[in-house]
Amino acid sequence: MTSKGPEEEHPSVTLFRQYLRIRTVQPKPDYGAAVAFFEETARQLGLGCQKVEVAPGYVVTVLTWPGTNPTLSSILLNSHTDVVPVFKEHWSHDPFEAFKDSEGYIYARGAQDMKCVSIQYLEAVRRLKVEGHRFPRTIHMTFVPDEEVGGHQGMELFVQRPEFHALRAGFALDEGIANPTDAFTVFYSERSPWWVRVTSTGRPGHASRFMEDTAAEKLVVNSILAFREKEWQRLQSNPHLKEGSVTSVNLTKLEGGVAYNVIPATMSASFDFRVAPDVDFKAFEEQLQSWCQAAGEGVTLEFAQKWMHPQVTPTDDSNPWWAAFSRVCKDMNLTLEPEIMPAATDNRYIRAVGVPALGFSPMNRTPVLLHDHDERLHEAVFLRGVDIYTRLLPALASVPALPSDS
Ligand code: MET
Ligand SMILES: [Zn+2]
Ligand SMILES: [Zn+2]
Repeated sequence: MTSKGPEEEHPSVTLFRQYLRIRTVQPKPDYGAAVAFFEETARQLGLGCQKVEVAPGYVVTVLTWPGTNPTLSSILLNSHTDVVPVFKEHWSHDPFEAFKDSEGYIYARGAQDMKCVSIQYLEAVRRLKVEGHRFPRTIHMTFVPDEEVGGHQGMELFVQRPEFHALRAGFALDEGIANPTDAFTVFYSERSPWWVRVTSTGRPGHASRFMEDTAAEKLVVNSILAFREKEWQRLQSNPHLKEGSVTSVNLTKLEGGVAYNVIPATMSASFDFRVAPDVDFKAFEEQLQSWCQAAGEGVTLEFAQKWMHPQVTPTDDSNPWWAAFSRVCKDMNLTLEPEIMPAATDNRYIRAVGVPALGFSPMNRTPVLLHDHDERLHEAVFLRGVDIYTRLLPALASVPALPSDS
């Protein structure tokens, strides 16, 4: 369904485009405007609205639709409000204009990651409320800052607060990734981000010389890139493995040096590892340390990020939340592809405090454009996502009492 003028546009699409125009772009997101947007939406929908300032200027907005049975745990629908920066010159349209082309594609930073999901939650709740439904379990929607820079001033703090525990979340949904095929990807675990900086010190001197023991040669780049190649080959050679099942690493920063002809005394290399959940984390860290030791004297490593608590949410009928989720998808004839999230999301914080969670952004037949130029989503795919949540929420919010509820 394509609409030409604003007068024909579906109101859910109009709201989506309004939200896309709020510049919550790192590194200086306009969080105030986003919070005001959700407060106003809560007022229109008749939802409770709570603002929790987890750090100065970092507010988590919680919109609540109370259930009929307050003894039951709640459903948590989480989404982050920040988006990653853009390289504007590579975009066909202004990334904060939410331009819609004649075919119905909406171009904007956040169109896939993950402003679509925030509005889909709200629009599904709106529809269900308008139709007069009530469900046993309370539904909370949390809109959190800071995910794109690690969640340290967002979900990581929020899950430790009494306001989070007061939500009594029994199950959570957070973001997933688009799927170019007819299927929908759903994520039941995540790789753990380890951001590692290797610093080496060595002999300085004239760069015309065959100096031994230089900082550059001890940066461990070769060992780490050889490991990268091994994991890549493992992924390539086994059709059953998905990207999230192997450990990835990329060299993302090199620092040091002052001049072409001066060998520097110190250099550093930064690596973004994403460690698969089945890896022995202790052994893996020892492997990193042993590469440093093998490189020679004066090589150290430090962690800018080191997630140590990977959790897996079961995807079988022993998990009543999975049973409800997958039953709806089956009833709607949606094909699900359960995977491990290759990147990191706020779901890792949610799972780590014991709440089972799935990562799901209902976008099929959609190229994966998160963090990319010309990030876009077709309005029909967006609206289909609202339909999907409109079916998922009643099922999840009606899961009968569980032992964990008492
Ligand atoms: N979601 C972003 C990523 O996966 C930021 C998370 S912090 C590791 O890179
Ligand atoms: Zn995201
Ligand atoms: Zn992202």
